[in-house]
Amino acid sequence: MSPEAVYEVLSKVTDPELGRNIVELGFVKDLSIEDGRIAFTLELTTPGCPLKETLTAQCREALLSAFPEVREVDIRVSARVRQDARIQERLSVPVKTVLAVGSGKGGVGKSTVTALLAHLFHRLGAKVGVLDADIYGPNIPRLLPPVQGPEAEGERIVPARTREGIVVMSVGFLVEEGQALVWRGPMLHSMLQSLITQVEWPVLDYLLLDLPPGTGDVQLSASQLLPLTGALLVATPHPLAQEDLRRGVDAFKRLSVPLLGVIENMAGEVWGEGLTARTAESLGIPFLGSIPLSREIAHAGVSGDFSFLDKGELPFRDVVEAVGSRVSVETYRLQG
Ligand SMILES: Nc1ncnc2c1ncn2[C@@H]1O[C@H](COP(=O)(O)OP(=O)(O)OP(=O)(O)O)[C@@H](O)[C@H]1O
Repeated sequence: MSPEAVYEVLSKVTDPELGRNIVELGFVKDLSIEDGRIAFTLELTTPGCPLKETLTAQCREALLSAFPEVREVDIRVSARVRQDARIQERLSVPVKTVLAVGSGKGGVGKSTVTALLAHLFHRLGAKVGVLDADIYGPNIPRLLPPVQGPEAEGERIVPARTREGIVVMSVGFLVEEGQALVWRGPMLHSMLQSLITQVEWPVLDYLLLDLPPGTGDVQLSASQLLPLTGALLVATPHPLAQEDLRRGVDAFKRLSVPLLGVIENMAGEVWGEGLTARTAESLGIPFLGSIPLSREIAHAGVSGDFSFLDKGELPFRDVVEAVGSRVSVETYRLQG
């Protein structure tokens, strides 16, 4: 039972989303073999990977049936978000991935979903930052109230932090309320550039970029200034909102930003289930799950208090896991 033989057996286990085997993907780390015991770390690409149970079960089964002398298989699971290589090449910021959050129209809860995703990823153990570029309604300072910063240090800006340690930077910190509304092309571009390059971003797994609704100068500038790992679209289940979703999809396609998928927000009984999912399917983009219209979320939108997430099982786990998986697929696709 050599390490080579163990790797050979483990290479029969495939990650169904990435379509490659776990040895080739570099998931198997710190392999040790002694006295009928095989131990290794399975290093997945996103915290709270939905495939965790399936993959560990398959590894265990494959090893036990290949080596009758094995008494114990000990698998530790860890996660390391993979680097979008273009970010390292083009910007000198230690951010691994940048996820744009957009919507076809305003008021669908895009900022709320951005803040919610930040909290969910944080609770799964990822390092998360939020960059609020929504000039028409920079809501992030209210949704993610800072307890520290931002601070100017000469030319540099140290971003703000929430009580939990989510890193936040917002156009709302830099300008008076309403002032940015009149900005156009070049001014927006340089404002966004400062928010990206002048800010001392720490090491982050996911930087969520809250864009203004619709399509316009900010979307264009963001796609030019930043290598966007992918875009998430937020949509409501209202029948009339399906056309907005189509427009949103179209806009990101025109900017050549990969679409990670659609998140339905404010779901409830009124419009029934499945409309947003069907629209997503007809547009050929993944549906990443639903967030209901809820009192707790509405309250968090006013108070910035997301402690309801800490009562019992983590809610919306399916949504954050789906987003994490799509980001992994995208970073591997970019690597070729
Ligand atoms: N799932 C939800 N349940 C209850 N209330 C929600 C939910 N999602 C958003 N809201 C509320 O809806 C309003 C709009 O949300 P939000 O500001 O996040 O939307 P937006 O799409 O970012 O808007 P804008 O167009 O201003 O950028 C807020 O008052 C927010 O608290």
